[in-house]
Amino acid sequence: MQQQLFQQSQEPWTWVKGYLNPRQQSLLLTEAEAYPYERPEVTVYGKAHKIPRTQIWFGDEGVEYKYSGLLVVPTPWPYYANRLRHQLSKDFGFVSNGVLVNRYAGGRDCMGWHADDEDELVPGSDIASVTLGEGRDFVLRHNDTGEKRILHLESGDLLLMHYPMQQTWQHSLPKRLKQEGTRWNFTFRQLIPGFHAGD
Ligand SMILES: O=C(O)CCC(=O)C(=O)O
Ligand SMILES: [Fe+2]
Repeated sequence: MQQQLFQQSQEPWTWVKGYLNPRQQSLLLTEAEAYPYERPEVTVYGKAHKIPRTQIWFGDEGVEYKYSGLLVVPTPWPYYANRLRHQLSKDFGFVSNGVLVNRYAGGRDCMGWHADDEDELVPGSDIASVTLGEGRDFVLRHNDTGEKRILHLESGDLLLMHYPMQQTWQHSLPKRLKQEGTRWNFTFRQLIPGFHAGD
């Protein structure tokens, strides 16, 4: 393995720089450029607005995801996203049944502070995040101490977010107005199938 592992034992994440080689990046990026993204409207504190990025949810049948009160039905897995899911399972024993792809078309697009702690996620499961395209700062903030960490995630990087990171840290992707390039981020997740059946 040529990859460098940046595992700091006290932190619940593992940063694998250059996890995808340039060829893998380019095949996945070409595929990702053609995904039919959507910009859903969400209601936060009673006010409706469009999210500051576009996204699409791929998953196994029945693996629905609720996002800010919005139920998202999965689109079937595209070829290279599915290959990457299997690569993660082979390399790390990391199993997932859905992936949220976020597309940030320049530095105005962003994601606010949150933790991925929804009830439909399998308790104790990890989340695997893979970045393509423009490098951006990914910021973590500890719930109790307020300590901040900035990880500059670049194309091909993998960030394994281990349990219980979502319970102890929040994360965000802040605006970077001077940056113009497009960034894609894939977060592979393990959801409880049929969790929203009957919603
Ligand atoms: O774009 C990123 O790196 C973060 C994405 C994220 O936090 C999410 O999809 O929940
Ligand atoms: Fe997140």
